[in-house]
Amino acid sequence: MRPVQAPFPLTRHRRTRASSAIRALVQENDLGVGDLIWPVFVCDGTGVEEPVSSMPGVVRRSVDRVTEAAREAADLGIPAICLFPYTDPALKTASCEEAWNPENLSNRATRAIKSATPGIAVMSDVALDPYNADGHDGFVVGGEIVNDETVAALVKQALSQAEAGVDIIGPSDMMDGRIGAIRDALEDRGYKNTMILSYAAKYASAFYGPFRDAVGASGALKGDKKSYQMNPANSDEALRLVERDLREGADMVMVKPGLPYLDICRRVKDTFGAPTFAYQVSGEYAMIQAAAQNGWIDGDRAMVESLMCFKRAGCDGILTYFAPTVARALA
Ligand SMILES: NCC(=O)CCC(=O)O
Repeated sequence: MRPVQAPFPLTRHRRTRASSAIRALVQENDLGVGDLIWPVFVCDGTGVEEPVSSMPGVVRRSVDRVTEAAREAADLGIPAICLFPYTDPALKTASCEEAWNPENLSNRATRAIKSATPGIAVMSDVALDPYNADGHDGFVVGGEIVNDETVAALVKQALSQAEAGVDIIGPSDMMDGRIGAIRDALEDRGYKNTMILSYAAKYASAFYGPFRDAVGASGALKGDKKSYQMNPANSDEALRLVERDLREGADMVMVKPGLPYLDICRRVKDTFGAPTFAYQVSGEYAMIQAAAQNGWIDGDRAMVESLMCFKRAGCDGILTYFAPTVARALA
């Protein structure tokens, strides 16, 4: 694109910014409730809504409360909800078998939501960290996060989620070869319409801190995730990973975190044209909320602006903890 313009004063850019009517006419991007995926935290118990202190406004919910929240989200027009379990530490082991237990929290919540509100899409998380005594997304053997053995476990986890009725499988683990392995297994078992939204470009980021509190993983993690999550300095590598995951059968791809990585979103969208999502992660959410609580920024405006920026960067949708709040603001 090569914009052409007459010299000043023949062109006055402020003409098209002079009133809200004209600003609306020339607006290039839109944020709608249909762009939102709402990540929620699921915990044990009944009637539980437990605040996450590092994420003001976010709670962990027991399955009954998540089911109610999903119904409310669907009523607001939010198309999808993404489940993250807060696993009882007693169930975290080195072999991570709770990850593919048909009765684990995530699978129970999926079944409850799909039976109460079949219209909302349920997305799941595929990774071993909620179930791993070491807090890593893969098995740890002799200090190494082993790839191929982990992929075999992720396949079992994904199949248990598909069996529970998940619409969108979300592998967030960053092992190599997991998308192809999960896709083959889904096809073999007849889950032909189960989608995969691959966390294709997931960076080893400091912005995940509050999430680890929310799922009780902060204390568990030994070491860091730099041998499988991406180096924040890299951009071309993201394109290679997205291409690989699309070739292995991903329906949609994700960039994570969001706002600090909008350049990656734009490159991914422009290069592949695939459905592209960004995850506005817990640290991004917490920064906006903390500044708003201190009166340093207007939280509602910053929320909408930050989400609009994802659309401007080419994203088709955003995973955001703000989903219900922004849905109400847009209504
Ligand atoms: N696999 C999911 C995450 O790591 C979420 C991170 C965040 O919200 O900070």
